Amino acid sequence: AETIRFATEASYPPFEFVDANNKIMGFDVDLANALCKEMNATCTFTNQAFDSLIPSLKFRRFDAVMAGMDITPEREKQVLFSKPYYENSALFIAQKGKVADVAALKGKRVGVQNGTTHQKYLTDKQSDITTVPYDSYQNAILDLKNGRIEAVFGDTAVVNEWLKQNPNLAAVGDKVTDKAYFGTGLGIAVRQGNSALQEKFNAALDKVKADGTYKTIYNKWFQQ
Ligand SMILES: NC(=[NH2+])NCCC[C@H](N)C(=O)O
Repeated sequence: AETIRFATEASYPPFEFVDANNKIMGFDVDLANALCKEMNATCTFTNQAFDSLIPSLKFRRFDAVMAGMDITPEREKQVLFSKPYYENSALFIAQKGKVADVAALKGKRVGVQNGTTHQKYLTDKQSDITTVPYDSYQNAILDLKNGRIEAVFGDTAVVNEWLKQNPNLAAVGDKVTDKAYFGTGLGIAVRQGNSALQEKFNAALDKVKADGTYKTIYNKWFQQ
């Protein structure tokens, strides 16, 4: 069977994270395995820095990237995406009672992961906010709890996970769905020119959506 080498950045539950046995788990991993099963392929997952995922894909170190990655026009200049497999949006989080709304973040420090759409959105659209880049969202949340930054900006499903774990944090403002950054959905990235793999992923996605497998995996990771 064909082996498909996936790369991800696994500090992003529920999409991907490393468990106590050092195994990469999460919604993306379960979905990838279901797709690979459809495709009669074997999936492997490697964990590395988020901002290195697209460069590594281009260098052929991997065949695909699945990392809670938004399909954006800018990334589409560098890679091919599958059809969207998850509808996405973004949300700010802060210490409970400390930040009234997004406007109150003017001049304040907000943490994001390096290379993400969150970082790009803040620098492009909210230049009054001081963007503080982190290698992982875990480190951003630590600094938020320590008061070194005022807020963190991340994907809604991931923010909801942080809220569950940290009762002293609260969401700030509404979900952000600006199409250029978050509104198109998450996709699996493959190299430009590898439309063969892109089409296989798309066909497998249709299949797992139609037969209920997608729904089962979705409910496992996103039930409220
Ligand atoms: N595995 C991760 N750390 N993913 C971060 C993804 C953040 C955002 N959805 C993006 O596409 O840029």
